[in-house]
Amino acid sequence: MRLSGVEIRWVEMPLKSPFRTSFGTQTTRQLLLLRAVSDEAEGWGECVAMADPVYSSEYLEGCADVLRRFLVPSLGGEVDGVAVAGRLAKWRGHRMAKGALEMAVLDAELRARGVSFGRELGATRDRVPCGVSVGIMDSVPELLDAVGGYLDEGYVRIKLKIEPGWDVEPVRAVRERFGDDVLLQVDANTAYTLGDARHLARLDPFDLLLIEQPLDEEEVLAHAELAKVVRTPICLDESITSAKSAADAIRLGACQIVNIKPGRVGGYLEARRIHDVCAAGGIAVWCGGMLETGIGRAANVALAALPGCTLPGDTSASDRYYAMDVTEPFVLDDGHLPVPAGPGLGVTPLPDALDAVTVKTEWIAL
Ligand SMILES: CSCC[C@@H](NC(=O)CCC(=O)O)C(=O)O
Ligand SMILES: [Mg+2]
Repeated sequence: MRLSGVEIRWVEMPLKSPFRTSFGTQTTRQLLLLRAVSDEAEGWGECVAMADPVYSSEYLEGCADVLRRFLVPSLGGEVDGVAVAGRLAKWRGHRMAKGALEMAVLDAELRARGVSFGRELGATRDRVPCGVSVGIMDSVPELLDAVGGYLDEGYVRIKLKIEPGWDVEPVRAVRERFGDDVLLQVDANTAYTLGDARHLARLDPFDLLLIEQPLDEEEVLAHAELAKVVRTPICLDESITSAKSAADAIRLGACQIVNIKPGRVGGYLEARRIHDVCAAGGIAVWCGGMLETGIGRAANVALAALPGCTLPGDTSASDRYYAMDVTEPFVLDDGHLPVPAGPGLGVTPLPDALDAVTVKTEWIAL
């Protein structure tokens, strides 16, 4: 198919409540939505970069710039989803921007072909169990109220954000209040060092599913050292940027589990390759989240339905973060979300809802 151009849409979604991690507090999710217009169909992509380079080196305006000047102009002529990565390979890095563009082209192609994202990626289920990510709170009682609420809503797994000073005590409190059967894990977003190994081992008695990205994203060997001290399985997030980096991390013993985030790794096709590399290595994977709108959420739920995704992902319902989504909301049903079955993403933005959160649009003609 041939693209006539790509629309970049700056979107601002107010969060229902502040979301605090070890690298800061978010009250509004600023993100880019891409609309790829081709001679066969239109497709949507979501760029998960944050407004500031605090989760990774990418940031919203940087993504808009690299899309405008380098990535979109590289997609002239005949193109389809699988061709995008090769066409963009000459531009180094910028995985979130590339992933969003590939997603939009892939969505257009799949809509034209009448194939769902789930079928294209190899989904084996039509609904997926959902976990929820719980931010750092001002007090343990506030945390327990939040966790109780999510368990009442039916979430099958609780993930607690941790940082030095907020780790053992909140985990112990959740275990004491909700018991040993709740699936529980923690995410440090790189907040610790190898010198904290003995302290992190104090989490071992709480039977956590995993400790996510305790150390800096570049500390792959240090994670392997940490795994010799901490009994709880190590899961990597920020460190895993491609199938190659996943294979290396597994071989080095740096992780027993991998959080796959399509935006972080350059798109859903690379995400599937990571899934396949991990499955070959006996490594469990799950689909992470970047507070996506229903656009990215639809694709994430499709990815979460792959056979190697044996742990609940951060694929929460739309109302975890947003009072109103830009698509029909994803609603939790018995702790699960349905995998969209329609062509492409299977969802499209609701024009009025999308306009209400759009702050700017830019058309990039090809
Ligand atoms: C703004 S924090 C985004 C990164 C974080 N994501 C989550 O905690 C899940 C967010 C979600 O539910 O989409 C992670 O490191 O895993
Ligand atoms: Mg994480």
